[in-house]
Amino acid sequence: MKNEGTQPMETPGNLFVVAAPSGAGKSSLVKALLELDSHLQVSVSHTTRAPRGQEQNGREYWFIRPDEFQSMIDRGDFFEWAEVHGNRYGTSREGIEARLMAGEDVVLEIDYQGALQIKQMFVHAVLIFILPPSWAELEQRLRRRGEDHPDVIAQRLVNARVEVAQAQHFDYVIINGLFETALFDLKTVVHSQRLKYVAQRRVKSGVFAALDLL
Ligand SMILES: Nc1ncnc2c1ncn2[C@@H]1O[C@H](COP(=O)(O)OP(=O)(O)OP(=O)(O)O)[C@@H](O)[C@H]1O
Ligand SMILES: Nc1nc2c(ncn2[C@@H]2O[C@H](COP(=O)(O)O)[C@@H](O)[C@H]2O)c(=O)[nH]1
Repeated sequence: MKNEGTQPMETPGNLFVVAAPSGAGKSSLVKALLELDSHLQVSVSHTTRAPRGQEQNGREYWFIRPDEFQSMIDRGDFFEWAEVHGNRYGTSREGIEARLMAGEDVVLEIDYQGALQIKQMFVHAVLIFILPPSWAELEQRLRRRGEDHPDVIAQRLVNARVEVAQAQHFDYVIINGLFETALFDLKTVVHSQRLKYVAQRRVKSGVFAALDLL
């Protein structure tokens, strides 16, 4: 599932990758972050999963057939893709490449397999893992959301054990207990990365040396 032939890239825009077990609250947090941060854009993934609830094609996902997804893989259209909970999901090049090159910041909401693939291609990508406060709360959130069949929820809870074990490979881990606290933490990570990036660019351009400050 690795995207062969892609060299590590350094882009003017920042790339944030948010992963979590299903139901931990990653989509809710990213949605709230986007409302607060007009410099950040989300990439809409492609999936073979059927729409659920109020989901709309082109908003939450591009919903496509398995054969269409396979054609996109064959054409090399994806930066990364993975099979998750029995369906395929992928981040298209079209979705992010141009925006990052234009200096825009992009956030991806993807699973840990995709996140680790992205880190190999974009060495400066910031990987953020969202944890629920407990297993019981994770199950409650999936049930309260009320959009998945009980069998699907059971499957996702089993997979969550595997996913949570991958948090160690991420740059940041945020516990989504109290929503506002987790959102603050997420904003802080994004803000810190921007400051770091600006500082690095200034050091590279020699501006600090020119000011005789360092
Ligand atoms: N901090 C929180 N406290 C209580 N409920 C929350 C919190 N964060 C999110 N939720 C609720 O938990 C449910 C799952 O959240 P969400 O859909 O954002 O999860 P997700 O990680 O994106 O899941 P998936 O990967 O399946 O899309 C939603 O009903 C959401 O409103
Ligand atoms: N590797 C990728 N994973 C993705 C992508 N888009 C979403 N996802 C992840 O899939 C699961 C299930 O999502 P759901 O919407 O069916 O609940 C979740 O972990 C998503 O983050 C993608 O493009 N690539």
